[in-house]
Amino acid sequence: MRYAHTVEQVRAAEGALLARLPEGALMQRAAAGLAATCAGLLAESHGRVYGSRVVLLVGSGDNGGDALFAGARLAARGARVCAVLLAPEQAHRAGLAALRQAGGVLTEDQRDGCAEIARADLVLDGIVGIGGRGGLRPGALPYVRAAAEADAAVVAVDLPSGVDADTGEVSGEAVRAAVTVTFGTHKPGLLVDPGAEHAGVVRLVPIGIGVPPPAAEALQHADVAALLPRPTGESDKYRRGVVGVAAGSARYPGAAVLAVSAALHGGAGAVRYVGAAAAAVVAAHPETLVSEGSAQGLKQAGRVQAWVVGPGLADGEDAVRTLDQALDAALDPDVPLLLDADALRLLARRGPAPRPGLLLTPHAGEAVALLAGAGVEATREQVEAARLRYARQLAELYGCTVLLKGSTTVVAGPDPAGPVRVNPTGTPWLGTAGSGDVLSGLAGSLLAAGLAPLDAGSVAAYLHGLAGRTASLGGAAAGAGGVPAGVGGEGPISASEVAAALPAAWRSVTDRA
Ligand SMILES: NC(=O)C1=CN([C@@H]2O[C@H](COP(=O)(O)OP(=O)(O)OC[C@H]3O[C@@H](n4cnc5c(N)ncnc54)[C@H](OP(=O)(O)O)[C@@H]3O)[C@@H](O)[C@H]2O)[C@@H](O)CC1
Ligand SMILES: [K+]
Repeated sequence: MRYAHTVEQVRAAEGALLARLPEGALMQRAAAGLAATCAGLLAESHGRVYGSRVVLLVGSGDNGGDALFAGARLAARGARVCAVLLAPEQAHRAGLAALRQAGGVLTEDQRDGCAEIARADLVLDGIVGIGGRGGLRPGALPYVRAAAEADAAVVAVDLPSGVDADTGEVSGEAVRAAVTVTFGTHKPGLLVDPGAEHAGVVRLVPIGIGVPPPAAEALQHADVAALLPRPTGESDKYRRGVVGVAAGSARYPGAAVLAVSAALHGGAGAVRYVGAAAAAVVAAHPETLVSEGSAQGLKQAGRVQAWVVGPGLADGEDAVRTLDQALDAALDPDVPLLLDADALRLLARRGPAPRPGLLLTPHAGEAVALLAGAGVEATREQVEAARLRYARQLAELYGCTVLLKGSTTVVAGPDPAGPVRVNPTGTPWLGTAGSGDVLSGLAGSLLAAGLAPLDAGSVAAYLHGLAGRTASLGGAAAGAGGVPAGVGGEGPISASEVAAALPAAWRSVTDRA
């Protein structure tokens, strides 16, 4: 698991350690790790550290101090290091002295600074770290833009300047890094878009701080493998879990086919289907149980260990009746219930209806409707820009687990003190019609197999992201979690291909565990 902590948590942990250590010791640990990463990158790009050109963007706090001490270490190995001081009067004194002593040079002239950046092999962003408030200030913009245009690899110190450490929000422009070297623990803003996209590959340098329970966490392969259900010799279909899918309509039969397809690949023992697209579902997946009397509703469908309600239901009378049955105690309240797509828009009209085992899986547009249903106004853009905040708020308002789909999918449980799960897998190619139906079928299957809503949602998002990458790479096995999406070799995919790639994604996780 990757754990992330808020600035407040990091400050508290740092304070306890600082009292016990000699002055500057933590910064030296941070700078040593930072310099080692930079040296590795220079060796890859330039062949060696000696003679390479390094520019340090140095702000007014300790983030700039880290950059200066790391720069001094690189200068001592023969790199030509130039520090660009954004706030010369406040720049870290000891760091400046160390850099000068190692042969580095300083400038505060904007034109010189930009010219140095244009010919650099590496740029270190030490403008601002966890002490940053608001977006980048105007004085930093010319340098940040020059770095974006240069060939140099940009390494962010602790986090890319301009990204909010706690939320990943970016107001205005922010540094775009190839690599972020972060200290002590991950920050939530490094795991969730838009911050994650600015951070590039994130490397953690342990500096010995002890941290409390995390504010956010991201599953890795081993965590997912441990959570995935495994049938035993004793398992029959009921022990493995039967998932009920109430989805599709005469207008949208495909949503039902996709949700059932993913549910069949999600580890449950069987899938029961209820709805108006039975013929299409059975034609595509003859193993689906379409029970007699299904037209009368969910209760008559037979024994089910979790329900998925919503994809392609449309908003007619049937859809309203189906949601009413799902929520109004027609179902055993102990049976987990996943609501997606049309069911979410209908739920938004009713407002919060807390129920045990409830998992909502909105995208940003559906989240806006749900927020409005609980009396909170927000735009789609606001939700996209502050995913952690809105996922938490929805979970609290609706008293349930909320999986907010999007560029970074996040899953928040109803306990505001619990960590939010942030999904590290995926590809922008997953933003395709029907992709959400696959995710909800898969998550429903995992609920039926006995996973708690937070686990079912986050494991489903993880596998769905891996399957999306596998499909977009043309079937080649996708990399491990944490690899940034959108790298070369990927191409367009359909939701059917994502569903078909789920078994390969599953195996890639369990094979490596
Ligand atoms: N935690 C740890 O254990 C360790 C932490 N370490 C390092 O320390 C870093 C935190 O250092 P920090 O506290 O000095 O804050 P930092 O991020 O440098 O910025 C604060 C300064 O910036 C200014 N400023 C504010 N907003 C701004 C903006 N938008 N744009 C521009 N400037 C802005 C603000 O001044 P202001 O102008 O507002 O008066 C203030 O002076 C941390 O990220 C890590 O790198 C490691 O060395 C070792 C272990
Ligand atoms: K930074």
